[in-house]
Amino acid sequence: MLEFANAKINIGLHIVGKRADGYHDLESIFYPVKVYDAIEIFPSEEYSMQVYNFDFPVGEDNLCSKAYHLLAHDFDLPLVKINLLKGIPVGAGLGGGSSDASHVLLMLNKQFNLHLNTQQLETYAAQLGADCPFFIRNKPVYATGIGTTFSDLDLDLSDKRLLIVKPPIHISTAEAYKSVAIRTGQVDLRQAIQLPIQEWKFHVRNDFEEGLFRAYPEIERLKAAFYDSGAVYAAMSGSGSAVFGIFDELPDLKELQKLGHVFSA
Ligand SMILES: C[C@](O)(CO)[C@H](O)COP(=O)(O)OP(=O)(O)OC[C@H]1O[C@@H](n2ccc(N)nc2=O)[C@H](O)[C@@H]1O
Ligand SMILES: Nc1ncnc2c1ncn2[C@@H]1O[C@H](COP(=O)(O)OP(=O)(O)OP(=O)(O)O)[C@@H](O)[C@H]1O
Repeated sequence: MLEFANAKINIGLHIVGKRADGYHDLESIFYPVKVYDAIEIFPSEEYSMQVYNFDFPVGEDNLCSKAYHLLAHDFDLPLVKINLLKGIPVGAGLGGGSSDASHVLLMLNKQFNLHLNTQQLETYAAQLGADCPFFIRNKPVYATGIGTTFSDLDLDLSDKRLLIVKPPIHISTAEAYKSVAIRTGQVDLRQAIQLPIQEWKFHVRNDFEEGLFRAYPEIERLKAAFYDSGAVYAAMSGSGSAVFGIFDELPDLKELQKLGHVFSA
């Protein structure tokens, strides 16, 4: 079985509290985007996994392996070979690894007739990472809690052009959370996105930007370059380092291309 695992962007991200377990409560809008990894799973004589197009360990730490072993613990799964072709940049705030994990759960459920429903799959996904459950639903949602409680959202950007630029900076999510400031009393994102998109820049913010822009001024310059290129809204996604921009029309890519790898999403 071959499937494509898509990325996500966060449209607004408010960090509203810190919990006793060290995780943070947040408020965000998760939006699926058309940047993909490819995952192939097939029965094999031994379990193995191979990653193409990216250089990181493929051992038990890979989220695809973790997803397989999580289900293999509870179900009588055959041994499989997993091939992963990375297209989603890593350390970008685009949730690539999380999407891979959840797509492995979805694929194993389908391929081996496990009959798990969405709720059950989301519960398994939550054991693999805070971003994982979103990719089970994989449609625009308003997320709260640690990013795993969802309500559906009517947001459709399909008549816009969406560009994402990944600068040559890798940001660890855990590190980003260590220095993020908690802010309460912020605008409700569900209301903010009802405004015309041109006004989002005054109301829809990502709380990771302040600290990370200080540490990496290149990311702030990248966001400014999106506005210079005509974006109606631009922001860093998640804990960075990728920045996305929403355009009415496809802009001249020259300046953006100087600052990182450009993805049309
Ligand atoms: C920044 C976002 O991408 C926004 O969607 C996510 O909150 C990150 O989710 P993720 O990468 O799946 O995070 P996990 O793999 O579960 O956790 C990585 C680390 O990030 C921190 N973390 C993550 C999620 C959260 N709500 N609060 C946190 O403090 C924790 O220190 C954790 O050790
Ligand atoms: N299948 C995978 N794809 C990418 N990274 C993986 C995978 N499995 C494990 N990892 C580890 O997870 C780390 C973060 O990867 P990921 O691409 O999900 O981060 P991110 O872009 O910061 O996303 P997020 O929005 O979840 O913070 C990588 O540095 C890598 O060590």
